[in-house]
Amino acid sequence: MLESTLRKIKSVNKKTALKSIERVDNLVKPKGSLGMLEEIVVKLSAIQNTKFPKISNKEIIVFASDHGIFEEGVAITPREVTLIQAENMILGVTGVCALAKNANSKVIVVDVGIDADVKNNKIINKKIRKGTSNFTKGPAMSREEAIRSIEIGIEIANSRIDLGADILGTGEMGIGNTTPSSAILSVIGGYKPSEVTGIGANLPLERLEKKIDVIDKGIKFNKPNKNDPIDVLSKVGGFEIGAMAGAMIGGASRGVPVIVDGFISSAAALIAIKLEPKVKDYLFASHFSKEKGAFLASKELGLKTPLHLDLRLGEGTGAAIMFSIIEFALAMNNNMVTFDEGGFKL
Ligand SMILES: O=C(O)c1ccc[n+]([C@@H]2O[C@H](COP(=O)([O-])O)[C@@H](O)[C@H]2O)c1
Ligand SMILES: Cc1cc2nc[nH]c2cc1C
Repeated sequence: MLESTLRKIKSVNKKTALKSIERVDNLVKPKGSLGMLEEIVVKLSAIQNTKFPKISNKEIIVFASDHGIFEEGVAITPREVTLIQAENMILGVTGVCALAKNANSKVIVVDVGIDADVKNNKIINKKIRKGTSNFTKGPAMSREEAIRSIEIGIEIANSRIDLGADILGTGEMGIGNTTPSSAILSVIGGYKPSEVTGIGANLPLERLEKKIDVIDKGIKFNKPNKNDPIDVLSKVGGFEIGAMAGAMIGGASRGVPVIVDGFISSAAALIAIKLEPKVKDYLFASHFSKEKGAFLASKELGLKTPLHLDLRLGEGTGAAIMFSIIEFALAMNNNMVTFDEGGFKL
């Protein structure tokens, strides 16, 4: 299923992009003066194959999962917070829910590996198992589980698109997940763990060295092949990271734009793009996360991050804000006139 979905991803329409550039350049303003709003319209025009793209149904998919690597002391938050926050998402009281409400976006929550028997039936149950394995002692998951995690993301994206979603945001909840994210970036980008590892959700600085050592040990022990993204995901990744990569692939295969959120979502995007480079043309990055590795993650992805707000929560919070920015870009395109339409020339 993963292979056939990857094959379905079409190139975006370059001719329409050129027509959109022509229109945006001719709006009554100095060329380029609305900056990234202009670039957003052009990218969305190429995706939707129209000079007048639109979005109506915004959804953020939050994938929640736990991590075996947690037992190495790489995070300070109790592990139970993954479940508690997944339940809080259903109550609508988390950071992402608050921002999504303001952006008129839905939030859905998917359990791909929470380490508990989840009772709340509004959390979609796609549990692979109760958390990954500790990747200093073996692979985080089997190759089959890695593929399954991506396929879950594809399935969920497809079902949301079938129900009318026309833009998706990727969110996550997983205590410990900055560790596999740093490991993925270290392997795929060829960086030292010390260059891409930060404090996540407020790990005390004196424990950072240990977190870096754990990542280093895990990579040396498992020897992931940087040219095989499934191998990287299975050896040092996480279930929610695979599922987010799947949601990006699923969105792209249906011609639907997907927002890359923070650091963890960026690690997922690296996997998705490595599986099929065309996915990138369907992705919008939201913010520049304050997490240490974000700069190099962003460099590897080659996507602009319009929002510099010092965010480092994850959950899909940046995606919620980005929905509004995209709507502002569309307002520019829909409500401004061109010099021709305005009846004057410069
Ligand atoms: O998105 C980000 O850039 C980001 C940066 C730091 C932390 N987080 C969130 O915090 C959790 C991971 O942090 P940690 O320290 O437990 O690895 C996880 O639930 C993420 O949603 C998210
Ligand atoms: C409360 C809390 C909420 C979170 N959301 C994402 N990561 C988180 C970490 C903590 C600690």
